[in-house]
Formats: sequence, C-alpha cells, structure tokens
Amino acid sequence: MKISKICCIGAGYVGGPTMAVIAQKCPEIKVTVVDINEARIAAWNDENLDNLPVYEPGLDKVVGEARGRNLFFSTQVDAAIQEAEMVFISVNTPTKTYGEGKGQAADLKWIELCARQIAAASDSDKIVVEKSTLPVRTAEAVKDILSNTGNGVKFQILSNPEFLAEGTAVEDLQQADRVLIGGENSPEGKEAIQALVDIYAHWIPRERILTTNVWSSELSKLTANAVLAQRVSSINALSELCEVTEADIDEVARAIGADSRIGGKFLKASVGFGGSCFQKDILNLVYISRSYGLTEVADYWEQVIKMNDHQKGRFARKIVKSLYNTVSGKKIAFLGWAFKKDTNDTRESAAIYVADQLLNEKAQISVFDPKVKYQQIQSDINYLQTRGKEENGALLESVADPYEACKDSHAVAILTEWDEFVQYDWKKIYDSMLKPAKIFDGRNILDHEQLREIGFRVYAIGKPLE
Ligand SMILES: NC(=O)C1=CN([C@@H]2O[C@H](COP(=O)(O)OP(=O)(O)OC[C@H]3O[C@@H](n4cnc5c(N)ncnc54)[C@H](O)[C@@H]3O)[C@@H](O)[C@H]2O)C=CC1
Ligand SMILES: O=C(O)[C@H]1O[C@H](OP(=O)(O)OP(=O)(O)OC[C@H]2O[C@@H](n3ccc(=O)[nH]c3=O)[C@H](O)[C@@H]2O)[C@H](O)[C@@H](O)[C@@H]1O
Repeated sequence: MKISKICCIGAGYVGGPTMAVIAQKCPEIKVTVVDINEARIAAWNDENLDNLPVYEPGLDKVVGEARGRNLFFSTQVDAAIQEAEMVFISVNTPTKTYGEGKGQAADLKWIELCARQIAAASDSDKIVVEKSTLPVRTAEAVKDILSNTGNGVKFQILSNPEFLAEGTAVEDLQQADRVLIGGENSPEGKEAIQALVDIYAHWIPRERILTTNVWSSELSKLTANAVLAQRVSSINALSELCEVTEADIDEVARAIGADSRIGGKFLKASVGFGGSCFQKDILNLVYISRSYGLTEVADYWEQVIKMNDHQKGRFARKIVKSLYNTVSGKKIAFLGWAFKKDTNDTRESAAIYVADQLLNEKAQISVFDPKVKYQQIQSDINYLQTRGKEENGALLESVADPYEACKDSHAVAILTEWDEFVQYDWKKIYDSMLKPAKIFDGRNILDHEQLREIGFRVYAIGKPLE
C-alpha cells in the first residue's frame, strides 16, 4: 500500500519535528499536522522561522524547506483526518492529576478523544499510528473505539514510539539509531507495518527499522526511558558518595564508561533529570507493574524517581547550608531554567524544584536562560501552588542579561548546561558579586580550578570540596 497523505494530530515537541522530517524526506507525501491549539498552529505557520513554537537546532531549515510544499499546519482536524490514509496520534499523555492512578498513571483522555474523532471523521479505511508514549495495551482500547463505529470503515493500529531527545531532535530523527514499529500479526497488520516501513526507508537503513508485535513496541518505549533515567539516577547516587569520599564523579564516570559493556553515554552527573517524559513514563511503568501485583518490580523502578527527587533536594539544601543556613532576602542567580541545553522546554526542569525550595526560604532569585521567557518561568513556579502568584512574582525575576542576573548576588547556580555559560567573563561576574562569592555548578560544566583562582568558592556535583 502506498501512502500519499498523512495527518498528524498534535503539533507539539514530537508531532512538529517528526512530521517536518517525514515531509522533508518524502516530498511525494502530503503531511498535514493539526492541533486544537490555534496559537501553536499560527506559530508553526509564522513566516519568521525564529518564531516556531518549538526551538530545536536545525528545525527552522527543515520546516523552511518543506512547509507549503508538502508540509502543512492546520486547525482543521476533521478535514485532515478524512483525506489521510495514515493518521498519527501525537498528543500529550501526562501523568493523571485526578481519580484512580492519580500521580502515576498516564492520562489517556486526549488519546481517547483522538480515537473518537478519527472514528467520526473517517469515511475510508485508515492506518492509525500511536506516536505518543502509551501504557502497554493501549492499542486495545484504541482499536475497540475505532472498530465500533458501525460505518464499515476498517482501521489498522500500529505502535511507532518516538525516541528523539529534545535539543537534538532533528539529528535524532534524521539519523535514528532505530525506528520501532509494532503491529498485528495478520495479513492486514503486516501490510500496514510495511506501509510505515516504506516511509521510514526513504532515509533510515532497513536494518535499523525494527518490527515487533504491538505490545512489545508500546512497552519498549517506557522501558527505554526507564533504563536511560536509571543510568542518570545511578550516577547521581554515586555523586553523593563521591562528595564524602573525595572521589570525583566525572573521573568515575569516565573510568566505568570506558568499559564497552557499560558505555560512556548518559553518565553525566547533574542536579537531576527533568523533561516531560522520564518521570511520567517511569511513574506509568510503576503503576502498570503495581496493577499486575508486581510489587518488587514497581518498587525497583520507583527508586529511580526517589533518587532524582533526592538529588534536586540536596542541591537546594547545599546552597542554603553554605550561605550560613539562611538565604532569606539574599539574591541568588540561576543560570538556566530549561531542563537541558538547546531547548526552550521547561517541563519538570530541576530548576523549578530547586527554585521552589529556595523560595520557601525566602531567597530572591534572578534567572537568566537564553531561550526561556519570564512568563514561562512564572507559570512553572505558580503551577506548583506552593505559594501565591504575587509572592512568586516578588521573589522570582528573570532578566535578559546574565551579568545582570549575577550582579549583587551571593551565589550563582548553574541549572542548565548551556554552552554559552562556559564562555562568560567570570572575573567580571566575580567582581560584581557579594563576597565570599559562591558558585554551585549543578551541571559540572565550568572550569572549577580557574574559578577558584579568581576567588570563587565552588561547589559542584560529586566533586571534592576545596
Ligand atoms: N517531548 C519529547 O521529547 C517526547 C515526547 N514523547 C511523547 O509524545 C507525546 C507528545 O509529546 P509532546 O509533543 O511533547 O507534547 P506537547 O504537549 O508538546 O504536544 C501535544 C499537542 O497535542 C495537542 N492536542 C491534544 N489533544 C488534541 C486533540 N484532540 N486534537 C488535536 N490536538 C490535540 C495539544 O494541543 C498539543 O499541542 C507524549 O505522549 C510524549 O510522552 C515521545 C518522545 C519524545
Ligand atoms: O520520551 C522522551 O520524551 C524522550 O526522553 C529522553 O529525551 P529528553 O528528555 O528530551 O532528553 P535527555 O537527553 O534524555 O535528557 C533528559 C534529562 O536527563 C538529564 N541527563 C541526561 C543525561 C545525563 O548523562 N545526565 C543527565 O542529567 C538531562 O539534563 C535532562 O534533564 C530520551 O533521551 C529520548 O530518547 C526520549 O524519546
């Protein structure tokens, strides 16, 4: 079966970049990305490519090449579904905030709405592709909704989870380690799988396109994130041990990573992992395991989250302790608010939780992030509902100049590993700060020796103190 029209529901961090790359690589396929969020669609259609709603290195070029040719962004959801032979579901699947499974299970409200909308808008057979990250066996529910429309239209459900990481999305999509496609083991299922394989085969070597049954595919996505996050929690757990034993976590990571069985990637100690997915997906895995009565399995994975919460908490406590156990009224500069470099995404960023803890101690925080705006920072902190909006507004500011953020501060905390932070004039920053001037490097990116020569007191993750 040859696909000529694709519709993707959800124009977010996954739907936008993923479809842009499919459109770039498959110029003969018309790709329409739809969303109910009008402002988001307008931003995707903005003539000025600097205003795209998702910041990703290289994305402007891809969108610039394909948009208007065979890539379209629209709010006309039904029309796009109707004309497509293949419909991707790429909507958000956050952790439930109410009812059964609150705080752990994935909220599948938007997935179900999409399935119902596809069912209602379709008058020809379609392949429906789960692109969102979903609990194992979700395809069963999607299929149940789609096969009970009574209008004779037939649907095949595929699972095609996305493994891109933010900040490197375009590169990850163009040179994916693997593409995973799960489908039904029937002639129709195999035909649907092949149709999607053919799309990716435009640019991904065939041996990197893995095909499995639907349940393996759904579960592999949760598992991949759980194992990645587990590595970060493992190295972060060891960073605390380094601090009390005078071992150096970067040296330990290099030493163990040199073992090809372990590998060197994803062993960078930090203030804690953030992002919209690691925590959400592990909580989901914990919930699923517990719902099958697998207590030990659930407890095992839950520890990855507990360790991460501990890491964020102890970073904040370290700042308070070293500022003589009080930060009330003291200015603390935050360099970075995004959950990692090269993205404007702040979801579950460690910075939010460290700030919240310091605001509880009445610190005055001044944030500089090259890609995150004041409004987003306020909305992130207000979302926690720890204190009123007015108080947050009075204690937490953001400025457009990093030197301004650091001026007259007692301490500078590095929360995101933006490359530009390394290049700053740290002598100038030192001269503008209150003394003793302190730096808390939550990402271990700065030259600590040089900073100490300037006169800074430096606290880093998993490093011996002076
Ligand atoms: N952010 C990431 O790096 C990755 C995310 N994922 C998964 O991909 C999925 C999407 O994530 P993001 O793109 O980050 O979410 P997002 O929140 O950035 O985008 C989702 C979009 O779907 C839209 N939407 C929701 N319901 C809709 C409906 N019924 N009709 C039309 N539009 C609708 C929303 O308005 C929103 O713009 C999630 O399941 C996530 O776990 C997977 C891999 C990477
Ligand atoms: O499902 C998802 O959403 C995606 O989640 C992660 O991607 P992402 O969260 O965008 O970014 P990562 O590079 O994985 O970083 C996650 C967090 O871990 C932190 N991290 C990462 C690596 C490391 O060594 N140390 C460390 O602290 C990062 O700073 C960041 O806060 C996975 O890497 C992707 O494969 C997956 O598709």
